[in-house]
Amino acid sequence: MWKMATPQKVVLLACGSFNPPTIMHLRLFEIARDELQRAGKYDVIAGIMSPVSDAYKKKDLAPATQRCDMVKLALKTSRWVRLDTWESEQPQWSTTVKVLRHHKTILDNQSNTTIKCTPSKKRKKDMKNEDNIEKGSPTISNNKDTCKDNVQLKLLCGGDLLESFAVPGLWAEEDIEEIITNYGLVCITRHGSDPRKFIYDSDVLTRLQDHITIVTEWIQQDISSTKIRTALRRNQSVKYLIQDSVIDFIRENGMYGVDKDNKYSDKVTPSPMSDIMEYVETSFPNETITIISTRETQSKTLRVTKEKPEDEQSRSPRRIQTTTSALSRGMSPSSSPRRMMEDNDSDPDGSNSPKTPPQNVACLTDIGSIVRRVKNYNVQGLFHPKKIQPK
Ligand SMILES: Nc1ncnc2c1ncn2[C@@H]1O[C@H](COP(=O)(O)OP(=O)(O)OP(=O)(O)O)[C@@H](O)[C@H]1O
Ligand SMILES: NC(=O)c1ccc[n+]([C@@H]2O[C@H](COP(=O)(O)O)[C@@H](O)[C@H]2O)c1
Repeated sequence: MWKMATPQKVVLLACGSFNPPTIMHLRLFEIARDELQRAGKYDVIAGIMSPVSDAYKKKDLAPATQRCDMVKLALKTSRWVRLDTWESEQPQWSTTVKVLRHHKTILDNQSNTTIKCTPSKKRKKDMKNEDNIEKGSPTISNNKDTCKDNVQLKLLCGGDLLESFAVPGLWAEEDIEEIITNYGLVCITRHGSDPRKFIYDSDVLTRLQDHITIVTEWIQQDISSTKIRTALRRNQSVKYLIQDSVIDFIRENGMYGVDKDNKYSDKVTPSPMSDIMEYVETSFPNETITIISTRETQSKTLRVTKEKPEDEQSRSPRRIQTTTSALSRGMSPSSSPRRMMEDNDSDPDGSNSPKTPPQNVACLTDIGSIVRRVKNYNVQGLFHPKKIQPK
């Protein structure tokens, strides 16, 4: 009778900055495992995330300890992927082939002993409480098997990493050969990359293509750590793009330009203009207010101008005029913020309008705070925190 061959046990290793880890970093493992196990040829028993060390010196790279902490938090909901800190603890940057060799040695050393694949009691309990876990799937937690010998280690990456093989001086050719031939590559398609075409275009990769598994991700998410850092810096929501626990960690540690005290950063997507409008409508019921918000990539300026009402008619209904020029590069940074009370500080109807001369306040990264300070103040300045002495 025909008997199916025992599936090859595989451990997947993903190297990267994870600065911070995104849901796509976690998805890579799930996508790869599905594909490898689909035909019954492989049994993916574990995944390893290995953050690069500080010596990598990539722009805006957060300290390895923090990146490891974030990866650990992110992986709390995974039954089979774990963090490994060895690479991140190295004083020198380790080439990827070196990291693979390290983990392969460990796996081989364990080949005669029995590796305990099942999670610890505590871990099992933790996992029971986690709602995000798919139940009954063939994971190592309910797999009484042990990770015996002959475990294959494969490098897991996104299409962009594969394409970086062509960047002059970045990868040694012998490293590429060793990675692909001795270990094997599982590459997940990524927005903007075309790994199949890339392999076709390369004689070396075409020769080695039997060792490369390209997996098309049909539910593509154009998420990158860079985009996450950009959003955080701008106090935009990153909820559902990275784990809540990671968001909390980032905020608690004031990473990536996030204001520690900013209560808004992950809870809601701030809507600066609607926040301002709401504040203005309630606080300046009898005024005509013009709000001009200009945003630029480097500097963002918020201007609030109070105009004197022309007559009673013009107050009802109130005219609130807004102009938003999002990221308008052409806007001169010198289009300096205006005083709130431009021409006439008098307050004929004794309304909420300011009675004291406008003051300068430091602009905060939190637009909500700015909104709360609009009244009676001249709001001006760049969005990165900068002390402006009150006049
Ligand atoms: N959205 C994604 N789709 C597919 N692969 C991804 C995606 N995001 C990251 N990866 C892969 O994850 C691995 C680790 O990536 P890395 O930590 O450099 O993330 P990144 O988002 O590309 O970072 P950065 O934006 O800081 O350059 C790489 O192999 C990369 O190709
Ligand atoms: N020659 C090499 O081994 C080599 C070159 C470039 C990047 N890498 C690795 O690729 C991973 C992702 O790097 P980037 O975040 O720069 O895309 C990192 O773990 C890095 O160490 C390895």
